[in-house]
Amino acid sequence: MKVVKFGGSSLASGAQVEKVYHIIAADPERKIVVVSAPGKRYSDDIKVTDLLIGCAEKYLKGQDAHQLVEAILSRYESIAQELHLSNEVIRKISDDLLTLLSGDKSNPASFIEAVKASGEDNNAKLIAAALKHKGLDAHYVSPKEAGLLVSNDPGNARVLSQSYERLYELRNRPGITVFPGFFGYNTNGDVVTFSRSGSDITGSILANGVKAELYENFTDVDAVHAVNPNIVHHPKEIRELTYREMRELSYGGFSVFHDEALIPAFRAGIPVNVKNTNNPEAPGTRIVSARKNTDGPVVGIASDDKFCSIYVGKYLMNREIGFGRKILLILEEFGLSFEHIPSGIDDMTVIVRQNQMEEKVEKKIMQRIMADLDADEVRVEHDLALIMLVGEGMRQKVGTMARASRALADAKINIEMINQGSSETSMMFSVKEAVERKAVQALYHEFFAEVRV
Ligand SMILES: Nc1ncnc2c1ncn2[C@@H]1O[C@H](COP(=O)(O)OP(=O)(O)O)[C@@H](O)[C@H]1O
Ligand SMILES: N[C@@H](CC(=O)OP(=O)(O)O)C(=O)O
Repeated sequence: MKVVKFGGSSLASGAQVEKVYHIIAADPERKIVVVSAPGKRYSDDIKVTDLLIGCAEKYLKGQDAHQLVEAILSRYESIAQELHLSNEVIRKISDDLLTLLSGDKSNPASFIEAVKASGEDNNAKLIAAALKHKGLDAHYVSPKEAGLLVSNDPGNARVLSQSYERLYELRNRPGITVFPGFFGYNTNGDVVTFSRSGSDITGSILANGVKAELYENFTDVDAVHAVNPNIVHHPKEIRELTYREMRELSYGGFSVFHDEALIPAFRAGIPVNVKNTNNPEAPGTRIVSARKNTDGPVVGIASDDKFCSIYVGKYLMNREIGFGRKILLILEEFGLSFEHIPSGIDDMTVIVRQNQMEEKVEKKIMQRIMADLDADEVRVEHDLALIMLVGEGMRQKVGTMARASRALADAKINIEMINQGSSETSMMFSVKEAVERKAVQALYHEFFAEVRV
């Protein structure tokens, strides 16, 4: 049995859904189908999920949202029309959405969650109807009915382990199960969503739950590339990656596969195959437990922006017991999570995501660190990008760091900070956002090929 997930780009129009049908029909093992909400049809199109969020916010403020409602419904309508489906399914989607929008708003966060998740929920109903119309024995199944229980963290849910036993029962369902991605239910029975792009996570959870032989993740590129194709044209395609490599690359900015989505598949030892809906014959990228390393030290280069660093310097910091704990405690009090903490003998730098640091918060944190730790210097550096070089091969290969820093130096790029985890599967460079692209291109050139930009 295979679990297949189709992303928003694979379900953005009737023509795309037609391709999805052919992919499912081509392999009887593709029994569980996880779907996202309709995504972008062209680069400046708006995803249904974003329309829904905008719509929910307007409703909460009591503003007129009829244009957004029409835009959302027209996305489903045009898919249904292209596929010659009956009006009944669209009427049902329309009724459900309008009932939801006019429903209880006493808890605004729960309201937004339910509206957001309706994008996938309604699409699963639509896709099930489309597959049925084309002759497949397809059925919509709700995450509630299937027992997908999650923690109560809106927009950041985690699966609860007791879900897995219930999800195993999906194996026994007849025909093809069409399951909405992106959300589950808390133990009170309310909708809670995963983080954005979280349908990948649902697919991985179901693959674990039903003990699938394979989790196929269909998207709009032939493979995971060694670098974001929006930064380097036609970069090398990666045929095989380990879970650890993919996890680091996803975290580092490879938006093609969600960084939280590997854990459930990894725990059950289920291989993941990233494939292209528009070219299903292409082999795609396989993500597995171990691979023979024939590719050199670096398998991929990821980058992400909008970070800032909090630098704290104090002479003889290394002798002071509890120094690091006190800094982290201050961040915890302000509700900040941190990403990395590179340190020297007299200084420590904490890297955080910039969206957590409003100006006022930043000022207060700096004052607190100065006062509580009697620091010599506290400095915040904004607009940083983090670049991750990833590859299990690095462990055996001497000189990778030297090659990377030489490549950046030759491109006249100043490295703000370097960090290498003890796993030696990745190394991280921080540079100013303004030179992020140039830095990634220089590194790609060094480790892979001539850059064609
Ligand atoms: N290293 C990479 N390899 C392939 N695609 C990447 C990479 N980094 C970023 N991407 C982007 O990820 C996109 C696919 O992810 P996404 O838009 O979330 O797909 P879906 O709609 O299928 O969920 C690609 O179109 C590509 O622009
Ligand atoms: N629709 C949700 C969940 C998702 O996974 O979407 P996509 O497959 O289009 O990345 C989002 O936009 O976040």
